[in-house]
Amino acid sequence: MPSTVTGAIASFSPALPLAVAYSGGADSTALLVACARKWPGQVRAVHVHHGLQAAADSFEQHCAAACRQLGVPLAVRRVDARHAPGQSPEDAARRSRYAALTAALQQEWGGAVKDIALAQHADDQVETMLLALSRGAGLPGLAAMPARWQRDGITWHRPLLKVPGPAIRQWLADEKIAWIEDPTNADDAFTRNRIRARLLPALEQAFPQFRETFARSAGHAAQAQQVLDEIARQDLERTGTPPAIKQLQTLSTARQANALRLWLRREHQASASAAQLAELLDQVAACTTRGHAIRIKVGHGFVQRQGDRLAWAMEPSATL
Ligand SMILES: Nc1ncnc2c1ncn2[C@@H]1O[C@H](COP(=O)(O)OP(=O)(O)OP(=O)(O)O)[C@@H](O)[C@H]1O
Repeated sequence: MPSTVTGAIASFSPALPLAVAYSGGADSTALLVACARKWPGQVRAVHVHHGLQAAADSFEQHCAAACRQLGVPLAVRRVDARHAPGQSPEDAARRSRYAALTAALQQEWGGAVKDIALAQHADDQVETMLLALSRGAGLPGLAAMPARWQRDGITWHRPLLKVPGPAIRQWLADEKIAWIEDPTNADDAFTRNRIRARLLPALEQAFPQFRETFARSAGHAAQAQQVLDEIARQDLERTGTPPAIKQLQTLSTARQANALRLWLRREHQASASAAQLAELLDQVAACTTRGHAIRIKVGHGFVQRQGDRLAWAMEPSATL
């Protein structure tokens, strides 16, 4: 994937027609225009109206006008991205945006659009890794964002993932293309914005190649995580699901942790904190008598002992 907008789009080959997730911001504007030029009549845009900011209506109007000019059909989806207690507002907005984009592809244009492109770029990838490090994330966090993946019958693409953020803005300026600046991008209350405003300039100075080297590390982490997932799948075949406690105990502690993480994620969309997982592993190790009970909070539910096995139960009031 080359490091210019034109180079990246030249080597991008999704199935057509293609949808572009279009916020109206710089990056998705560049992506939409470049794709619309490459595939006239074959590109659609989806804008998610978040309703979070008073400015959301004007974002939608801008997107509608820009799409009319480009001759690109636009679908607008409204979401209520209020976050649940304990959930970060950014996370809630991201989840509801992905759900809305999925619904748009399934319901608009007769279901003919199966591929969608997002406009995250190389700086976003570095920010994602630094954000993961700042939260003490494991390999899945450090693996950051994949360039391509499939879910719900849709293929998602990030064709600009190797293009530096400043190169995108330069391209827009050279091409005299307008975009809207989201005022929340300058809000220092968000960790991501602090990373962008303070850390990235320092990295640029100290390590001019930081985008490439961080991307290589993300690739290594993603590959290592793939191996761990393969081992976890094999181990879960042996323990069964939900996992049998005796079978789990035959594995090393690190493999137990790896298998339990995959079980919780794959079957219950639950992720255990480091402390919850450590407690669960201690309890599994101590579980040597019939009467030993286990009940540990994990994510939005509990892991408990049920006979010879672990079982997961959702908290009665929890929603995903
Ligand atoms: N409201 C939205 N509607 C449709 N797609 C969106 C919206 N917000 C973000 N996206 C898509 O998700 C990608 C990542 O979103 P993120 O919030 O990280 O970036 P962004 O700063 O909004 O990007 P951009 O510069 O394109 O506005 C965007 O590049 C865009 O493709």
